[in-house]
Amino acid sequence: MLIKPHIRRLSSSVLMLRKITPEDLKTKTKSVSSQQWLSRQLSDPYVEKAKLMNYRCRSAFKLIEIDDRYKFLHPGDTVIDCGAAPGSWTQVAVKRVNSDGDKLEIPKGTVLAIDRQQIYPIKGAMIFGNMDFTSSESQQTLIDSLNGKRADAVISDMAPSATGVRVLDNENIIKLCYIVLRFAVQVSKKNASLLMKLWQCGESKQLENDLAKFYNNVKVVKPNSSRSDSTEVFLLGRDFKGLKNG
Ligand SMILES: C[S@@+](CC[C@H](N)C(=O)[O-])C[C@H]1O[C@@H](n2cnc3c(N)ncnc32)[C@H](O)[C@@H]1O
Repeated sequence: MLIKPHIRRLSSSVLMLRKITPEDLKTKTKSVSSQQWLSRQLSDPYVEKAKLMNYRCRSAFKLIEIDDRYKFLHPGDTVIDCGAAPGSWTQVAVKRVNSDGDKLEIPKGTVLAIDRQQIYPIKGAMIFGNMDFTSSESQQTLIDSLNGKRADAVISDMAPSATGVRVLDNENIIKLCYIVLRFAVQVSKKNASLLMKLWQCGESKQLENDLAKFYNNVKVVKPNSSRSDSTEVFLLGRDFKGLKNG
């Protein structure tokens, strides 16, 4: 039967919106890894909760948990979110620092969000999509956008694309963390915080020690919403010592 192109397009988007059902898991044509992914999505309470609360992904709960515990985001703060797509950390940061100005009685903050992928607009955030954070041009753009202000928090949920070779992947995320640390030191005000994701590996302890050279209080955090079978942890540095000339 001949189907008009617009109807074909509509039916494929309807399919995309359809809820994943246990029946999907039985489909023989799916690869083992996509079946595992589907099964994990179905049984993950944070996926459902994220949908209900309009967060773009389940990662929101990692930042919520960490900030509920350590309270490093405050109304009026300036936050730089690195590796922000699709945007759930940005959504959380906007509310915590009130950068959307929703609450008139408390100070209004600023949130900058950067990712090498596209980020759809979020009210209250300055979006820098399709930009590689590691390039000096991108970092300069962020600094220029601060308009002379310094950051109260730099948060990074960035991870490099996995190669499948664990040693190489660990090396790449550690390198990325050092780039974030160098940037944070450059743009942060005294007493600021830095939160960054890493995969626990041989070099994590050295990174933690190096963080402690710049931050008075350093913690390794594993929120409940971070999957227990993942080596993912977060390093939180609080109370930035500041730079002598900064
Ligand atoms: C786990 S996701 C972040 C999820 C995000 N925190 C959220 O809650 O929506 C990691 C992101 O880091 C980004 N990323 C990795 N390396 C990057 C780089 N060098 N520059 C910019 N973004 C990067 C990826 O494109 C990806 O979107």
